[in-house]
Amino acid sequence: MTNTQVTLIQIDNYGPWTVTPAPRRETDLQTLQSRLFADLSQQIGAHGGYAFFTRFDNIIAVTNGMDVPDHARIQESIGNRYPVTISMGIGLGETPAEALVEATTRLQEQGSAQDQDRREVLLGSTLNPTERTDEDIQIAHFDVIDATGKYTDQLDAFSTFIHIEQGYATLMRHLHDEYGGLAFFVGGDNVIAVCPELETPEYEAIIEHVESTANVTLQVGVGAGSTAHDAGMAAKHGLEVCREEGTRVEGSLAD
Ligand SMILES: Nc1nc2c(ncn2[C@@H]2O[C@H](COP(=O)(O)OP(=O)(O)OP(=O)(O)O)[C@@H](O)[C@H]2O)c(=O)[nH]1
Repeated sequence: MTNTQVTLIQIDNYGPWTVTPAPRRETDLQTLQSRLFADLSQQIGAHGGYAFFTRFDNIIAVTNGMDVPDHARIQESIGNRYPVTISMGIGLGETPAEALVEATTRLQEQGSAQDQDRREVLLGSTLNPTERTDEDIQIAHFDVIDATGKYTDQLDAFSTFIHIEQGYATLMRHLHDEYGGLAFFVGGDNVIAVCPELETPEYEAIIEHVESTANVTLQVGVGAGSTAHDAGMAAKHGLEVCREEGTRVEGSLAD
């Protein structure tokens, strides 16, 4: 059984801030958002967690191994260095989707994302260190087979982008709705998914669904661990085996 700890990070009252006292330059907003994501990725990564940029004003992180004071230090540091503050809701669940629902509810109960008075909320409970196991997180690292040869070197860049995004859109919805997994585009042709405990036939069915729906062919490396980093590294090694052996699903799986 997986036991994923998910943190939802939300920029406080960001919508109004982007237009106060007048609309701010778009490139400044893009710079702020990408720097904030880089900062959170580095700080959460230093604890073995993974952060995903998602919508930039809402960032989703897998934070197994981090306690509430670890979160508080990051929140304080962002508040000291940026013109915006962040709120954090932490959730636990048997599936990553369930954990995210709990994390989201923690913030929503304190008020709207655009509530002037809801600032630097930090709520939720973290995993008991004595109950952590090497199976707490399962990460699936998906990659489009030969994206360079089929798309990048053949089509114009926007047509390639549409193919990759269509594959991602199909995968993210299917994994979430059918299995309670959370899939995130991480660049190039790569998608990293935080999954419940799935096995080879399920990954084969997922790949088949994306191929028949979006005409994009995927391979996947799967790894388990007590932190996102450990599970994610094992998944990357699984993907290397796919590339070497020409297989579609590899990694720490039951069969
Ligand atoms: N975030 C992230 N991006 C990656 C990773 N590996 C590759 N990429 C991205 O994916 C792009 C394509 O690289 P590959 O996936 O190795 O190329 P490919 O042509 O699909 O070849 P195969 O994966 O071997 O089928 C690169 O330009 C990177 O942008 C990874 O581990 N993480």
